[in-house]
Amino acid sequence: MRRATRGWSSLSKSARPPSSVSSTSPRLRVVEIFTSLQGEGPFTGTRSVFVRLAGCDLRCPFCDTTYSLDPRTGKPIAIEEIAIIVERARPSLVVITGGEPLLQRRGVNELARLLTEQGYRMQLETNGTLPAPRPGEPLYAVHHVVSPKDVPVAVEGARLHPSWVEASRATGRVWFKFLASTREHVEAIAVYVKEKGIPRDHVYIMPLTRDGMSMDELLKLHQQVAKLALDYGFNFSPRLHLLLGLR
Ligand SMILES: C[S@@+](CC[C@H](N)C(=O)[O-])C[C@H]1O[C@@H](n2cnc3c(N)ncnc32)[C@H](O)[C@@H]1O
Ligand SMILES: Nc1nc2[nH]cc(C(=O)O)c2c(=O)[nH]1
Ligand code: SF4
Ligand SMILES: [Mg+2]
Repeated sequence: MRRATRGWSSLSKSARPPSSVSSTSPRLRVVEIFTSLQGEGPFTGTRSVFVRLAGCDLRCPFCDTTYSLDPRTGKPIAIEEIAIIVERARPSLVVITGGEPLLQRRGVNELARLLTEQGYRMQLETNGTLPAPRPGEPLYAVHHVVSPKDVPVAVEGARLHPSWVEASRATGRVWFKFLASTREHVEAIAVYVKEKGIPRDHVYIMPLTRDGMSMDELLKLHQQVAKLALDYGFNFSPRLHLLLGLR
């Protein structure tokens, strides 16, 4: 069985960058690359390679990946090298996340072009503050899961860019994943979804988890939030990787 990809360090030990990687190849600042099941959103359960990029425009107090927020962290890697790591794992989906991946939009577009040409299905995780991809950008063709941070409790500086709602209607490839732990949260999300005209069938409610929760606490929170999602007529997303002890 293929071993899970654990970062890019294996690349320098077991393979050289391809001769096609020149000093002018676009690079992305990468924090980690790993293989797991997509634990969240519409592709939950899909065997995926995750490419986590450095830097974020927000500082959510609950963020579970604070090690990715500083743009200086991580390592600049040529997109062709990322494609080799992906090729070794042969996933069903490549997930680009962060930090906020759209801060490196040009490089992410180049990676999307390369991986789409190679036949990979891609999905981007974003907080939605930056504009949605426009027709003609390679990123326009990929799937996007937007997790707004101006609701249910507004994070400083967070505002959903309205182009995401338009893109969701235009392409059907944009979903919205809201974090909630209480009925008040889901109530606020319902008002927001209506106000913004977000297509309801593209909305997922996902448990807002805390570091160090026990399995019992996680399961109870999943049960509560799933029930609230049903009550309010929304889809539910688990955080499957947390329930399964995956990364
Ligand atoms: C680390 S973020 C990176 C992508 C982007 N910055 C964003 O916020 O969507 C990846 C996903 O984790 C979610 N997330 C972060 N901290 C969380 C927490 N404590 N509980 C539940 N989801 C969380 C985010 O909402 C987002 O959907
Ligand atoms: N298994 C797993 N699924 C995920 N879906 C979105 C993630 C993210 O951090 O963006 C994530 C993650 O970190 N792990
Ligand atoms: S936007 Fe995403 S990566 Fe940035 S702080 Fe918030 S949850 Fe973390
Ligand atoms: Mg995560």
